[in-house]
Amino acid sequence: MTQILKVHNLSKKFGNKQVLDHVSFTILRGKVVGLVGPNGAGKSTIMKAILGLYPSFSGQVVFDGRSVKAHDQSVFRKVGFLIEKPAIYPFLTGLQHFQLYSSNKADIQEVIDELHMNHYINRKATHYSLGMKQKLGIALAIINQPELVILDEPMNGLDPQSNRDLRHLIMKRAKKGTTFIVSSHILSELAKIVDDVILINDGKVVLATAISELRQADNHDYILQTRNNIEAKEILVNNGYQAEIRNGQISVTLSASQGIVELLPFLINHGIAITNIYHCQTDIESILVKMLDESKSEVRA
Ligand SMILES: Nc1ncnc2c1ncn2[C@@H]1O[C@H](COP(=O)(O)OP(=O)(O)OP(=O)(O)O)[C@@H](O)[C@H]1O
Repeated sequence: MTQILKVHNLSKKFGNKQVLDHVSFTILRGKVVGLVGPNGAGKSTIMKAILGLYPSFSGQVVFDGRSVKAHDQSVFRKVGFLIEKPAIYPFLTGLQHFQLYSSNKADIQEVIDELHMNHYINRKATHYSLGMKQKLGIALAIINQPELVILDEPMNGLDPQSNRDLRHLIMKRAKKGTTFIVSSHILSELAKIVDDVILINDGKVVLATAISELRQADNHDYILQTRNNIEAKEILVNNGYQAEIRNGQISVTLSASQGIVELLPFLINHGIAITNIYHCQTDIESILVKMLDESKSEVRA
């Protein structure tokens, strides 16, 4: 898989405030990448720098092999985006927006169908609800077959069905090779679609990894139920296991050198009667929330 975007040592100040501090990451073609982080972390600033929207920044942004210069919006030809509010003219209908922005008429109807916009597409945008406007903004970012689509908080104002439509649309296009950078605070929705995640806090990259790596890293927790939990926990702790009693059960976190294959005979050899054991797989949303919390407390410390 080839690289479509490289951000290297990107730094940005507003006045004296350092908003981005040597941000570096790379994105591969066809990936859906989640940009997550607390309010004010710098996500939108990164997105705008990629689009060449600032008069100045330091560091390097390379899109599709070409360096993006400050105030150089030539990337717009290959990048679709929705940042902050959708750019909508209230007295044009949805369809007129497509006619205005689209260079390829063929894919207009497809995106209208995919986002279920047919019943209001001929109404003037001034009469649209928040979610309708948001969907029009997403649709406008998707048309013209961009190579990269940048969506800042696209789930804002969307109902559950529209969220599902958006997920399908992103996954379908990513399969065909379109790359997506999506920021959202709705981690449960984001977790359903992203391949990679970049965690930003206080203008720095805290973590950039594949979701599959996160799942693996979080793969070592087991819940144990025994005839005598207190005694079992003591034996585990005294023999180098990380174990604690939670909600009347023993929670065991294995280290990289400890395997479940060794844990089970160990318990049996110590006469511990196991009544139940299961692998505790945390969902990605919880992992991301935990990481965000950890990164926030690191900054506070
Ligand atoms: N034009 C600007 N002038 C001055 N400060 C700005 C400007 N744009 C952003 N900032 C500041 O830069 C920091 C990062 O803002 P940014 O919008 O990138 O955060 P974010 O991670 O997208 O936050 P949110 O999740 O709330 O959208 C914030 O402290 C914000 O106040």
